[in-house]
Amino acid sequence: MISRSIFLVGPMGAGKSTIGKLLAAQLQLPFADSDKVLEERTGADIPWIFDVEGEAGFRRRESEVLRDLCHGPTQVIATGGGIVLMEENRQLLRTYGLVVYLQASTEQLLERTSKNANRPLLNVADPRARIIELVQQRDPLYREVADIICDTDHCTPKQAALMVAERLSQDATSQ
Ligand SMILES: Nc1ncnc2c1ncn2[C@@H]1O[C@H](COP(=O)(O)OP(=O)(O)O)[C@@H](O)[C@H]1O
Ligand SMILES: O=C(O)C1=C[C@@H](OP(=O)(O)O)[C@@H](O)[C@H](O)C1
Ligand SMILES: [Mg+2]
Repeated sequence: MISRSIFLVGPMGAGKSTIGKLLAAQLQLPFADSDKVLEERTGADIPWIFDVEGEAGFRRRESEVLRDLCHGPTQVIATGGGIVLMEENRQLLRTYGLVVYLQASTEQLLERTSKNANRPLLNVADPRARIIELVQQRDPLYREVADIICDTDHCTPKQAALMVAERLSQDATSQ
């Protein structure tokens, strides 16, 4: 029995949104994606929010969404890759959730994020360099909040969801 919400954190393209949905179905829990909740609330997509309000505006909205999700029902929650940047968010994650850090190699992150252009932070001349830079900055922050770390490089989303479920069932703190 899972008694706390499960938060998936990790870089863009790690598979948080895709694996989160599969994991929720497997655990028979509701699923929420903080980016989707934010877009629904705002009535605008993420690139538009970045354009109009800048990254700072997006982060304010993201924090509000996280606060509300933390006080909601037990569920599987896919977060955006930058959720760990704010100390306040890291505290919320540690307090309210069981946190799974999904990792992948630079090559995989690059390939998986190249399929669409809806990530403003990767809309740069050299997305590979940007991915490396972001992972370097954020890896210590993901580790700071993570209860479980899973590498998704060599598995399909379904296999990754199964692996996460297996790791959760072994983790005493998730019970
Ligand atoms: N383990 C995986 N193996 C192969 N492709 C994956 C895997 N996880 C995710 N993907 C694909 O990568 C893309 C980005 O995944 P997504 O779930 O949006 O990542 P995130 O939410 O972490 O940014 C999607 O097209 C998804 O189908
Ligand atoms: O890493 C980031 O700062 C971001 C990640 C995105 O979510 P995904 O990690 O689901 O792509 C989205 O929240 C926004 O574009 C910013
Ligand atoms: Mg996502």
